[in-house]
Amino acid sequence: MLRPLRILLSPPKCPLTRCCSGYVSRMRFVNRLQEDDDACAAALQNGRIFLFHSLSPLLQRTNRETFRTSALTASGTQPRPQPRPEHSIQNQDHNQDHNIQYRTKTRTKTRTFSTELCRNSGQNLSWDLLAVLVFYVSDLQPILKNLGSDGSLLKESVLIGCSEQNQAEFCLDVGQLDQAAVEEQCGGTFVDLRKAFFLLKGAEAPLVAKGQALLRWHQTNRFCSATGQPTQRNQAGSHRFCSSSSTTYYPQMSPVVIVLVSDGTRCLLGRQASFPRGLYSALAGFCNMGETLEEALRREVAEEVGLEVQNISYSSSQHWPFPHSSFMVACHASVSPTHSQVDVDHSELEEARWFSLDEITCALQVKAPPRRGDLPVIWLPPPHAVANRLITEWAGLQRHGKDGP
Ligand SMILES: NC(=O)C1=CN([C@@H]2O[C@H](COP(=O)(O)OP(=O)(O)OC[C@H]3O[C@@H](n4cnc5c(N)ncnc54)[C@H](O)[C@@H]3O)[C@@H](O)[C@H]2O)C=CC1
Repeated sequence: MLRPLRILLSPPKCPLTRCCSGYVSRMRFVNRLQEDDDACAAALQNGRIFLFHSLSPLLQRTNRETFRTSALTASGTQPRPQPRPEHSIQNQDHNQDHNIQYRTKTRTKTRTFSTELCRNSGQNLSWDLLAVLVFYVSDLQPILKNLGSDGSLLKESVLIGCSEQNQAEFCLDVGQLDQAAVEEQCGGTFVDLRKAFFLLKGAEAPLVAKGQALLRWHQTNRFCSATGQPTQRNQAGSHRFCSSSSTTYYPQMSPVVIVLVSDGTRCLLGRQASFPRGLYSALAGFCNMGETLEEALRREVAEEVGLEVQNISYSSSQHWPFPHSSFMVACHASVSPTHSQVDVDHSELEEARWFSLDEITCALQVKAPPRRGDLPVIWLPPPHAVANRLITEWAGLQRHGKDGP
């Protein structure tokens, strides 16, 4: 049965509006787009798109004096909007969203740029801004056309969610187009996610990581592992199907357990030889087939540092895009102070040792990796990483006189 177009284009008003939150209707909307290809294709026409090129997201980097709108023009031939004084971002504006007006050929639009400030490498303490560029499909279509792409490319977008403004959000990899030409037309730069991830605003980083993970999964799962035949994706990109074997494939994450071990007054951190100088993190490892999280956690700590942990408690979790999609489950655990002698397996870790609260407090204050020539300093994974959360939680509990779990 045909549904009215109005319902297809935006999250339906819940019939029980009084008890159904915006969050609930957005989640149901996304769920329906994953189930219904026609609804998803219609939502795409009205949606927002994050662009990638060969899995690198399109970002805009600028400094506080010259923050400028991107070159979004209906024809792609108009000059870019010039920086205007009201677009300048002062120091105190950092970490906020900026509503910026710009003109297309036919109308004035407002686009929200969210920005995160990061320390520049120079000595003058100026700042860089980094923001994800988001396009409305209606703006992107003419740009893609100018770049010689037919309309079929847009259909390769994958659904990643729904904005709080009730617009379906998609990611699209334009790796088949010339990178420099896309950057020029769109007014941004494709930045390797490893470089970009920690410089994006809190809410943007996981969204971009999710988009990249989904795009990567599609690029590496084009064929059925049973029959070798090509698989077909649904419109949302939430699964692929092999009609020869009737197998449905869903995107996968690898479960990883990460644990901060405490002996009551100190916490245990380790570093791999491949880590940058001075970086220490909580112990982590992939779960083996058939293991519970608790079993994986106990095994990893035993293997890596030769300790037996107890009192395991859950903290939080996160999707982690590096090197591929991991599902990180973060826990605290303890050992008795009388059984805290570390015996490092050097095939896994370069070093592991206990850190006092004072050392952790100092390390948490290091906000950027030391630069070449700086004095050696101990630093920790940045706030986007769940390891940082574990360490911060532990430090907070220590300061309030309570140990971890
Ligand atoms: N978000 C965070 O705060 C942190 C995340 N991590 C992540 O945790 C993960 C595990 O950390 P490490 O053990 O230190 O990593 P690792 O990269 O040293 O992996 C250890 C070994 O696990 C095996 N392995 C790789 N992929 C696997 C998979 N999908 N399933 C099973 N085994 C696999 C390989 O033999 C690899 O040598 C890594 O992806 C790392 O990036 C690690 C520390 C902090």
